This record gives sequence, structure tokens and C-alpha cells, in this order.
Amino acid sequence: MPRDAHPYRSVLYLPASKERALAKARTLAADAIIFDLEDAVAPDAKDAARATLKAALDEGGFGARRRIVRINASDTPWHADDLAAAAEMQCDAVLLPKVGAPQDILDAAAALPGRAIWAMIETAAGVLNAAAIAGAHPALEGFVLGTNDLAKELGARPHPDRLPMMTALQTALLAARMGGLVVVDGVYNAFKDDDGLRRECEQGRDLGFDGKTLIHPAQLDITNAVFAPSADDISLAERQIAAFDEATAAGQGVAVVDGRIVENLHVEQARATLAKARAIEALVG
Ligand SMILES: CC(C)(COP(=O)(O)OP(=O)(O)OC[C@H]1O[C@@H](n2cnc3c(N)ncnc32)[C@H](O)[C@@H]1OP(=O)(O)O)[C@@H](O)C(=O)NCCC(=O)NCCSC(=O)C[C@H](O)C(=O)O
Ligand SMILES: [Mg+2]
Repeated sequence: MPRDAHPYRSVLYLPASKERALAKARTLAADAIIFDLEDAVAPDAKDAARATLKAALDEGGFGARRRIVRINASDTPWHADDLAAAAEMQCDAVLLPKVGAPQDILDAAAALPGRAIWAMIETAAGVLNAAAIAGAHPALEGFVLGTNDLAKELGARPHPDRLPMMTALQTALLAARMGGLVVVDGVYNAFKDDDGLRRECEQGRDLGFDGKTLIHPAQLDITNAVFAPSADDISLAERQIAAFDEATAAGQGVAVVDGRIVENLHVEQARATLAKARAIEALVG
């Protein structure tokens, strides 16, 4: 389980250059916001976007939403200025794109002392080195899957079941879990297709992702609902814990709920479900 107990059901990208989107984000039901200086900002708008973002973060108003700043990659002309600016920004973490090796994390940690770091896993090197990246430095707190860049590099075509992506998704997930990191699924590009979004959220949730990255506010409600424990999940967790407590009091090592056995590990999962539900409740009120 991740070291960070904050919910990351919905993680919304917004272009750091867009003042209206920055203002809107203060009102949206996103668990976290990625303020993007990378792909969503045109090359000639990078300097202005940095200044606009710094002013918006200084102004505040983002509440409990985690503020994550995505900077440009280390092989771009904007990286050094982004790092220097991010070090001064009022944010919770800095997200590095196209991380390919543990050294990328070490370099960023040295440039951003005391700052949490997140990594985009979106290249073949990033996927194949995911385990080493996950353990590179204690400042690393999360992985974000970059499924658009991955599809580009792999030459993969979009499939509704994401079969061409599955090895990459699961390799990143395994590495994140090994390292105690938050891990958030890639974006669903067709932001007006609610059914497709719901299917992909459910698939990501069932694989084990903590949440999904989003590109438009219209994607928030479905994503928040899918990645939250349902009423049935909560009821089952409560009944599992109660049945196990009763069984233990009677000197038994296992209980049975709804015809399925409940062992200590299931009770741990049940407690995690209830803790997640409480964390979401505390966030949304
Ligand atoms: C996709 C968009 C370009 C659509 O923008 P727009 O046409 O302005 O949408 P709407 O008119 O429907 O907007 C309605 C209002 O909502 C605000 N808005 C829109 N998008 C966002 C947002 N992402 N965050 C906050 N607020 C948003 C608009 O300002 C309108 O507000 P108002 O006028 O006050 O009512 C646009 O949604 C967009 O730019 N999305 C983000 C795109 C992005 O960040 N892309 C980069 C990340 S994806 C990626 O790179 C993943 C990864 O790296 C990979 O490789 O896969
Ligand atoms: Mg990308």
C-alpha cells in the first residue's frame, strides 16, 4: 500500500498556461491536480506558463487537493528553469516526465531538496527499469502512467481492453507496490465518452491502480465514483472484520462470510477499504 494515505482517485491535468482552468480547478472535485508545464503548454508559452502557475499557487485556494507540478524533461531546454521555479512553488510534489532510469530521480532529488517527487512511467526504458526507479530515493512518492507516450513508443494501437498496454501497466504497478508508491493510471483521451471512461476506470481499479489521470472536468464524477469503495465494498469489509473478530474470540483462525473464507490478510484488506472510505469522506466532507 502507498505510504501517502491521501486519496488519488482523480488526478486532473491542466495546462499551467490557462488562467481560466487554473481558476476552475479551485472548485473541482479532483483529489489531485497536475499543473502541466510539459505537453499541454506550447514551446513559446513555457516562460509565461511558469510565471502564471507560480502566481496561481501563491494565491492558493486549492484546498485539500494535492498540487503536483509537471515539469519538462531533462533533455529539453526548459528543464533547468522549470526545476528552479518548481523549487520555489507552493506545491506538494514535482512530477518528472519520461523517467527512464533511477538517476533521473536522484538528479531531481538533489535539485529539489525536501520536495516530494513523482515519476511518469511512459517509455520502454521507464517500464523496464520501473523496479529500480521505484526504489531510487525516499523522496519518490508516486508513479503516473503516460499511456499516450507509451503507445507512441511501442507502436501500439488503442484497444478497448488495452491488451497492447497490459505488460507495461502491470510492470509499473508491481514496481510501485514494491516501493510503497501511489500509482495512477493513464488518461482516457475521448473525454466525451462516458461509457468508455467508466470501462477503463473499472479496469484500472481492478488491476490495482489508486486512481486515474484526467484531461477534462467532465471526467471527474465517474472516476471518483469508480475508484471509491462502494456501499457493498464497505458492508462486506465491516462484516468480514466482525466475523473474523468473532471467530478469533472463539479460538478459530478463519471465518466465513458470504460462503468465502476470511483470513487475517482479508481483514487487512477490509481495514484498508474502510480507511480509504474514511479518507475520502474526510476529503469531500
Ligand atoms: C481538452 C481541452 C483542450 C478542452 O478544453 P475546452 O474546450 O476549454 O473545454 P470546455 O470548454 O469543455 O471547458 C469547460 C470549462 O472547464 C474548464 N476546463 C477545461 N479543461 C480543464 C482542465 N483540464 N482543468 C481545469 N479546468 C478545465 C475550462 O476552462 C472551462 O471553464 P469555464 O470557461 O470557466 O467554464 C482541455 O480540457 C484541456 O486542455 N485539458 C487538459 C489537456 C492536458 O493537460 N493535456 C496534457 C496532459 S495528457 C498527457 O500528456 C498524458 C501523458 O503524458 C501521456 O503521455 O499519456
Ligand atoms: Mg506523456
